[in-house]
Amino acid sequence: MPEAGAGPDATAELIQRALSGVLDPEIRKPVTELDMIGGVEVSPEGHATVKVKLTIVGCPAADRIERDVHAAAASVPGVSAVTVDVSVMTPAERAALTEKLRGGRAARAQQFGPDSLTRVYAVTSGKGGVGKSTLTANLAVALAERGLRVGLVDADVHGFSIPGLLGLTDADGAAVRPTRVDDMILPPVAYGVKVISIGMFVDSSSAAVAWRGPMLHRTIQQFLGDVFFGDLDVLLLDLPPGTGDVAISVGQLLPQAEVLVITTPQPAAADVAERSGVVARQTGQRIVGVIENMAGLVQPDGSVLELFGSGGGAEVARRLSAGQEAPVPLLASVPLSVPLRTGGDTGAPIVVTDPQDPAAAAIRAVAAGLAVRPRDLPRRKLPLSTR
Ligand SMILES: Nc1ncnc2c1ncn2[C@@H]1O[C@H](COP(=O)(O)OP(=O)(O)OP(=O)(O)O)[C@@H](O)[C@H]1O
Repeated sequence: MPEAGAGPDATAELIQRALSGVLDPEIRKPVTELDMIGGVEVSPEGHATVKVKLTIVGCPAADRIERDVHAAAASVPGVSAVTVDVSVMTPAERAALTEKLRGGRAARAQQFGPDSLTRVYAVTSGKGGVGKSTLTANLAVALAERGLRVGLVDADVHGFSIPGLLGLTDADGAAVRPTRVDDMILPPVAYGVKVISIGMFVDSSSAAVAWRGPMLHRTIQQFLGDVFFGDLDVLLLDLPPGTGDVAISVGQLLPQAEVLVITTPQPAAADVAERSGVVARQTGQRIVGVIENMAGLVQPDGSVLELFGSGGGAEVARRLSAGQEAPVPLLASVPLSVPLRTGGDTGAPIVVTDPQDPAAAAIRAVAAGLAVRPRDLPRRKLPLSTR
């Protein structure tokens, strides 16, 4: 029964207020702000009926939204029973929602233009297999753990491993499919990170993507235009290794992106790693630092096994610093780590599951440094007039 003094209208208002704490798990905004609540009615006996309008038929988040709405309404004092009446938005309602989410931005327009306040980091490496994707995934999660709003674009066309690293796969190992609301793509969320990957658009996890440059360029463009990231503090891009078409497209589409170069301690890898940094610079991007991965592993007897030698990270940083005003720093040396590898295999990033592991600690330290970097304003045009 409603509390003494709280009539059905007052109870309905309290329910509305409680519903503002229910987030759409994909869009990450309150359902009340997304116009997903079609109405709340409360009978004199305290039976609440909440009308919920989902964005699309078969919305994968439907069960969760229904459950959360039910729980929020039931938590209001005076509510004796709850019915959640689920329907789907009309095309006009959906169009109004996508327009609202774009916040005035034209359909398909780039979200991370030069005036965007999002810091963009493109993660690159000279050669494959140096742990670029593993580090990128863990770095993204570590940044999200610090309370930042983080997006991650897996643009590694030949080795799209980010969905697997973050557990965004089905029982067969295939990447989950993002929800589409008209021409807007909602990125799946893992560990607080909004993720989009080329792997989410191919038929199987083993599919080979043999696309030429223009197709890759359009795909990156679509990721930056059609995927609803909302306001982000940080966007990370996992680039394919080397200096190919994707790196050039990202350089053109996101000239304000800063670049993180991943290399191993192997001195012989320094040349190729340096080249990937130099290409980024040619497209106007700044190199924020080098991360050395697969550094020495401490053995039970205290000795260090340097499987891949040592010094490669410092060498790449030294070479990339040559002729620059500000030296390029070596941001971290991430040791070889069995938990880092197994966490990647099982889709459970060690920055969450095993934060004390030395590799996790090194990655978290990089995240701590990146999280507090002031935004670079010089590249952005300030609306100043001298007249
Ligand atoms: N520090 C580390 N210790 C142990 N294993 C690691 C470490 N870093 C990465 N690995 C493992 O090395 C392999 C390659 O890593 P990953 O796929 O992240 O590399 P990559 O540079 O992104 O490769 P590519 O770009 O060619 O797809 C994976 O099996 C990963 O688990």
